Amino acid sequence: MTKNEDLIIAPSILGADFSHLEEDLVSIADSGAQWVHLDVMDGHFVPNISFGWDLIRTLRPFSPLTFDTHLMVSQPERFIEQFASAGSNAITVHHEATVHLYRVLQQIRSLGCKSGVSVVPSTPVSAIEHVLEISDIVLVMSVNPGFGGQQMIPSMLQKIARLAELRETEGYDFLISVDGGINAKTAGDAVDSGADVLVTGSSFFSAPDKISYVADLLSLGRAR
Ligand SMILES: O=C(CO)[C@@H](O)[C@H](O)COP(=O)(O)O
Ligand SMILES: [Fe+2]
Repeated sequence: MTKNEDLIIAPSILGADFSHLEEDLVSIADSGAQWVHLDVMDGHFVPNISFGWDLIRTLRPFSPLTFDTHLMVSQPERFIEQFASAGSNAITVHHEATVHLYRVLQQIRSLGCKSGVSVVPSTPVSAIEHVLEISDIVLVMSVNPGFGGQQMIPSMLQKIARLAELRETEGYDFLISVDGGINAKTAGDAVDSGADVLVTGSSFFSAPDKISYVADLLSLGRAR
């Protein structure tokens, strides 16, 4: 794909109020965002526990948007079927969480979902070069995973740029997603570096006007 043809905004429900998730899910669709980002944390791969496939299955009927499931889970191959059947459209797993990365990505695709691979800030792009050919999404963590509301690590922009370069030179087709500390101030640099998908949690849910917040992010794609 060509860089940033259509920027995708993916609000993360980790930033939502869990006492009225259904309402918050509707506010994501009403904002003009195209994806819902679902952060699954197991208390082992990351030092936090969020929710599992049952919640995703429960939320599925309340949103027409793409469900973009981000598994921060050790040995994610144990649970791919459950997350696919719960209604995920894309499933992203971490390079650092499995020794069977290529196989897990194949498994995700075989279940009809888009395959995503993610790397934590300390992992270089070279670690995942062998799976780029079977990845529909490459998710660059721009914070250490586990919590919303952190500040973006600026050097992650170079990783985005390297992925965009590899995609161009090697003819790959993946989307580049950036996750962590994305807001109206940081999004521009991420888009300029080559990001196609902007995951945004705390800044989306704290925005007084979600429609203009999303419109402002979307305009960054068009301004290129
Ligand atoms: O995967 C994660 C955190 O591990 C993210 O998806 C966060 O939920 C994004 O939240 P903000 O940094 O935008 O608040
Ligand atoms: Fe995430």
